[in-house]
Amino acid sequence: MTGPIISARDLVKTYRSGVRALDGLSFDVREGTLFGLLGPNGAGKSTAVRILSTLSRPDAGEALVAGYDVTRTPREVRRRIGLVGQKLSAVPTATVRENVMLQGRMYGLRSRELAGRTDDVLARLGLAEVAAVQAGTCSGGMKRRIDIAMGIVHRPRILFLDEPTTGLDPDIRQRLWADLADLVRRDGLTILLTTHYLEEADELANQVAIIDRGRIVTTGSPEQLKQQLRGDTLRIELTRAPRDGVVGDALSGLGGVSEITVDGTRLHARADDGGAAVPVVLDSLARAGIAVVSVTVARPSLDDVYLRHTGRRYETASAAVGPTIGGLP
Ligand SMILES: Nc1ncnc2c1ncn2[C@@H]1O[C@H](COP(=O)(O)OP(=O)(O)OP(=O)(O)O)[C@@H](O)[C@H]1O
Repeated sequence: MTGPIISARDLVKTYRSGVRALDGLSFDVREGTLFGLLGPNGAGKSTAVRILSTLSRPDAGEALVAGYDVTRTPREVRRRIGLVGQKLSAVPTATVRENVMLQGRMYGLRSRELAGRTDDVLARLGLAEVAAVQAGTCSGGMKRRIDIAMGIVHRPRILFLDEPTTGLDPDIRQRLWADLADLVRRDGLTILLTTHYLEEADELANQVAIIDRGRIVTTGSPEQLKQQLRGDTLRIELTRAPRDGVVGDALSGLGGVSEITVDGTRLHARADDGGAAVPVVLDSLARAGIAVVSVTVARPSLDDVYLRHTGRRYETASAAVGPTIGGLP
């Protein structure tokens, strides 16, 4: 298709509790890409996925998925998508193969086609060897793979994955990334993945949209987003948390240094030229009686992109919504 394969326009969703989870959410996804919807817990990612996969209706706005309107033609949408939610969905007492076949049958696959397609997806996701094993006895990483196999057995054009790697060990996460990238590259699948991991969006997604409080604050490839921020990032660890305003006062007059934030003992700033700024910044801090443990000069990260567009550090925004973010790298 020539236009975007997913198009969300001004989606609004307020829950009965009064929480406005989506507040005019708009974005487009190109076919055959891996699109990362990145945001801290509570930003509205799951709500967006639930609406796009027809599990929930928006209060306002519209969305087209594979050319079909999600509220007017939900059946057409459902036939063309796969969905892997946050909760594991495999039946624990059935074997891995039975789980995938059951799902395929629900989508109308039969006999030889069903068996062939099941074998294909099990092989693609590295599950062939455990095909006869009960799903409930598999590791966390395997269970995620079983869910993904179940999500693609009917050959959907689009796969929605809601935080697929949360809680997985880093090496298992990396393997899953490789498999997801492969599904996009080799099979032409479009994947919309939600994540609260900055590095996941950075390394895996062709296109990232940063969601904050139910709205997209910026979108582009990870490289484009980072290139919009010129210069370097200074990360300075202080010996103790300074009093409010002291750091700002010390550094405010320095040319080429901006976006100064202090979070406990961590000081972040942007510098037009990081190398040149370090001695000047350290001197100014020393004059103000602020002792420094370490200094790092780095290229901008998605964390810096988030700060630029929301005025808050990503980690701070994540910590503010609860303890489930504990696994953030
Ligand atoms: N069924 C519901 N009833 C009331 N409030 C809800 C419901 N589902 C989500 N919310 C609230 O809506 C906001 C957005 O939640 P949502 O789950 O979409 O965010 P998220 O970015 O996916 O975060 P998470 O990763 O924690 O799921 C949050 O404040 C959440 O508490």
